[in-house]
Amino acid sequence: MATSWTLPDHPTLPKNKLVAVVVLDGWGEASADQYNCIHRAETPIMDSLKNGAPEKWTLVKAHGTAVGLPSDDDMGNSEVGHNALGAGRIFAQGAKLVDAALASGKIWEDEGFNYIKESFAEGTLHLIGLLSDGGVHSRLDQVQLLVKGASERGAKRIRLHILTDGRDVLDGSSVGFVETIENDLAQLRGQGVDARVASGGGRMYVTMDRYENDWDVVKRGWDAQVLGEAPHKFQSALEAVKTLRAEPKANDQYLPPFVIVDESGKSVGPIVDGDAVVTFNFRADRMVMLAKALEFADFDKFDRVRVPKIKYAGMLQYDGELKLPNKFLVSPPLIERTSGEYLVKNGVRTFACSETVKFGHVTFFWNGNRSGYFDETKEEYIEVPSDSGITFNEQPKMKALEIAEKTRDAILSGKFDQVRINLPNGDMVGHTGDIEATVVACKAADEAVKIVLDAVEQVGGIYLVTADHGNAEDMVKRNKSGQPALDKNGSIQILTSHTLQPVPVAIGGPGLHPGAKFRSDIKTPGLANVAATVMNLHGFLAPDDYETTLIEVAAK
Ligand SMILES: O=C(O)[C@@H](CO)OP(=O)(O)O
Ligand SMILES: [Mn+2]
Ligand SMILES: [Mn+2]
Repeated sequence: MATSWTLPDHPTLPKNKLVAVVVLDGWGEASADQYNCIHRAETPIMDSLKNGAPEKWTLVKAHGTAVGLPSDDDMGNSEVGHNALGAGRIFAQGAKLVDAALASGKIWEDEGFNYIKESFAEGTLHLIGLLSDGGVHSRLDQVQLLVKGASERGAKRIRLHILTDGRDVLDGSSVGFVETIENDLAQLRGQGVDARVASGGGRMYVTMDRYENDWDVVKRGWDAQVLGEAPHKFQSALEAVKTLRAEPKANDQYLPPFVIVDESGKSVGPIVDGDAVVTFNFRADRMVMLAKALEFADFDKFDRVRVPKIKYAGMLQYDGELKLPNKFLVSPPLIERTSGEYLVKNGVRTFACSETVKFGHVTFFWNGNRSGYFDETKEEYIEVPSDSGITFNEQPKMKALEIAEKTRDAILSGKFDQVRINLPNGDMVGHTGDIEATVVACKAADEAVKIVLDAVEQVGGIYLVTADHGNAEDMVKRNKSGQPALDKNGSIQILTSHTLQPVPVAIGGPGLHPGAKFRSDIKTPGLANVAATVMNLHGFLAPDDYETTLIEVAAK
């Protein structure tokens, strides 16, 4: 049936008010203690939203099944968070889709696997991706099943190119994950399969850049994975990770690239003509750059030196419009009819802005994993260039001020009905595990919110301030009773990852109908309820299949 794009009018809420949608990345709600950087930072604006009118501030779920993840033990992340915020419905996400395809065995029957399988007789199967059980970009148990399943279906030579994590999991956990996969590979070798780790490196320094912030990151990976060249050479992956971690200031996220070599010093697993390659991350943003390097004939981002003729498949397809990669093992979620598309088609002129490292979050993820404009005459997306080549604790203010100023200008220009932004600080600096820097980051985000809300005030607009998942509000690993969990040396363990905490949603502004307030009758409100809410703030009712709105209008 053809989609009817016309949204019904909201019975009471007016149209043509400017609506500012502000997403604080990695800004959850947690009890106040010294590891809660949001609590420790001076955040007068966010505090005033929370402590102001109780019916204009609420908490929503941002993790687990509320955002389409396999279970409520799964922390939230930007991809699923922004998908839910923008789409207004809960879609089974990559992690869950891969689980299902593995459980049913469908993954082995579909086109993607059969395509790479053609190389098994003569070539090597290479698997490239993030090795951890974080469940944000990939999951170790899925990789284990993939290796096992491929070997049972004819792969005789398997090479793993691993990226160490320390961002979705504790720093230092790379050693255990490498041990686990090395055990699996040793078992396979016992069964006559030539299976080894061939290369590696830390995810933030090797391969997993995003939104084209720094192609050097991808090049370092290419050199190790494809060309078999890296500054560090080891005979085993375990030795590599342990040795490189022992360097001063080393951590899993930023390990330098390494290759595994044989006794003669030759790399054991460069990618050559006739091989098959699978990038096993299900999440797109940090794999799509490598996918381009592997698949595009015309490519000028770095000198690939040698471009092997391979059969390549992604775990998922990472970009539906570019059809990239062309082959994939599991179909990605099909997220259509997003709130952004509806609103633009109903005349809402839209501005979206963040800095590079989060730019795709308020555009690509928000719009259901779709790049570009729905209607370029009504939309403007601005990317503020991020710093590259640094860890963000060195510049914790990031580009918050620039994003806020561009957004203020957009609001005051009168050219837009919606401005939508992501402020990355709490998340990006939270991931470094640097508590003092994260406190500075949270303050900077709060200052940016002030600039935006002041502009909303000036034009008589409305704001909705929320977050995509937690991070900065809890920087320590905790035991079941909520106390910091100590490691075997009796030290606390810094939490670099996202959390399971709920996130705030605050509404207000002079344009907000005086009777508008949060409902108390929604059982478990989540991020997917925000889209219908924003549509209401623009004076529309959401489509029937959207998760219900968070607000109601009391007669006044
Ligand atoms: O940096 C990233 O890739 C993830 C954590 O793995 O964070 P976010 O989901 O906030 O983008
Ligand atoms: Mn995020
Ligand atoms: Mn994050």
